[in-house]
Amino acid sequence: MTARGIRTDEDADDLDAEEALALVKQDHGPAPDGRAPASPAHRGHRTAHDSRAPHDRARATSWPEARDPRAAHARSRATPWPEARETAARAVRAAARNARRALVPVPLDAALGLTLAAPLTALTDLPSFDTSAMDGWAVAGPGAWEVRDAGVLAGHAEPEPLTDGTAVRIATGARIPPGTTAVLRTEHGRVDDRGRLHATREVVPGQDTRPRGQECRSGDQLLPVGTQVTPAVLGLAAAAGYDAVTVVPRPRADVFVLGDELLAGGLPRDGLIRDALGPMLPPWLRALGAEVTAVRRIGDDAEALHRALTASDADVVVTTGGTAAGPVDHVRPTLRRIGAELLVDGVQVRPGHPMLLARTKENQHLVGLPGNPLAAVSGLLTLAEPLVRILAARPAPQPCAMPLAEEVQGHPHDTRLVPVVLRGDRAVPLHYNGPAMLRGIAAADALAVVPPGGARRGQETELLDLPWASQGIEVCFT
Ligand SMILES: Nc1nc2c(c(=O)[nH]1)N[C@H]1C(S)=C(S)[C@@H](COP(=O)(O)OP(=O)(O)OC[C@H]3O[C@@H](n4cnc5c(N)ncnc54)[C@H](O)[C@@H]3O)O[C@H]1N2
Ligand code: MOO
Repeated sequence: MTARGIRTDEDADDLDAEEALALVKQDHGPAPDGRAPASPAHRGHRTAHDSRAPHDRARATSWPEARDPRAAHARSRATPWPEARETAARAVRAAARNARRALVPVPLDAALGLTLAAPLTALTDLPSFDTSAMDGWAVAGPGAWEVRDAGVLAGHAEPEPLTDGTAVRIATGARIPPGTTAVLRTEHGRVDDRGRLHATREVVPGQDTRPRGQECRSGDQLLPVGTQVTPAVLGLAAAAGYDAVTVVPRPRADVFVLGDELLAGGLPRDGLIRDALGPMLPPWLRALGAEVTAVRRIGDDAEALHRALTASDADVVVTTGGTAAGPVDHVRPTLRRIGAELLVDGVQVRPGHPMLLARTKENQHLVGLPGNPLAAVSGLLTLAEPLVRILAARPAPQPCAMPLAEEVQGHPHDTRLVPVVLRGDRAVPLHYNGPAMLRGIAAADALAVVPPGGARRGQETELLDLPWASQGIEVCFT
């Protein structure tokens, strides 16, 4: 079966399907693998086939893997993309409920970003005493007033009562003396030569005072279970008397980076490449709500993977690489060896289709991310995001869709995730969206979810949030 609107062309068969997709956006830019554009001399040697615009070449591709019976078999096991996300969420719902029974309070300075597991109930009245809202004088009865010598500052013990016709200097936040009928702001009062205070405008009883309990009474519910702890929530909790709040702990995630070809520093050399996932995944997982408890480079060593996996007591294990069927792709064999239950065995999504999800222990799940870096991002957002979100009891992101600024070529059977930037009310697909490339996603505001068959220019398309995209997807909701 070929893609809708894709012309079969024998020349194009040797063009890898993913490569073809990357070419779609390369009309005038560099080659899809990030190389510089071909030199004019090179261009001069184009064949008749090459002379077609890259866009046309992509359209002419016949998705050779789509006709391969092995590919068809793998596809029959693979889970459709929306279902894969639901499976990941469902897999940990029970675990998340059980974990919430053993909650412990977390000090305020460690609670940012977590989710309240108990309602935030006021431990005190707020304000907890009648207080002045302004710098000025506390006055009793109608003026003019005799002004007492000693003033009242915030933090002082309860001041002496006022009797009608008397006043006392008072600071914002100070306790107002019993008998106070109003506070007169500094700029609305004048003290004459004999020390008597006169109001320069009408005084309304109760003005500029904050009565005890104005904001809440002790025992009032301030915030419900499920509230995200923001800086403002930390402030409210402190004001309401809390030193610690009861929250859902971050799920613990171990990251195992597989591959003998990976370098931890310096320039690529001798067939070795830099590990792009070791630096990228831990902060991304933290942004999704996890606590990253270990990041280990394991190489292509099946025994080492087995040891690491059986020793891990994390809630979520994330592996990178080794998901395909190559000679050193050890993830699936190791899962079989430990008797893990494969919940998602490939997903109908590009890039990233070899991704997997397994239950490895009673309360442990493993997300196997493909090694190609953008494929790993796809796996992270498809499987790890719902898993971590449910375990961390975070709310589901608001669905967001925007029209595409340009047509996006689709895969015949699979969903595509394509990095986009948001410009005005349009999502603009980015170049460099090949599975091995991070250049597009690094510049992106979101990932567009392109359904099988593709999406037309102007078609409303679902967007996946990137946790740091402050200028990005939020525009959907403003
Ligand atoms: N015969 C087949 N081969 C492949 C298929 C297939 O269906 N049949 N699928 C391809 C697809 S799609 C992907 S994606 C990859 C998945 O491969 P693995 O998960 O087994 O990953 P590796 O083979 O270990 O690596 C793939 C690629 O990514 C590079 N890589 C790996 N880890 C990192 C890292 N941490 N940082 C940067 N780059 C990394 C690695 O060097 C390879 O180039 O399989 C295809 N093959
Ligand atoms: O090409 Mo692979 O789809 O997962 O990156």
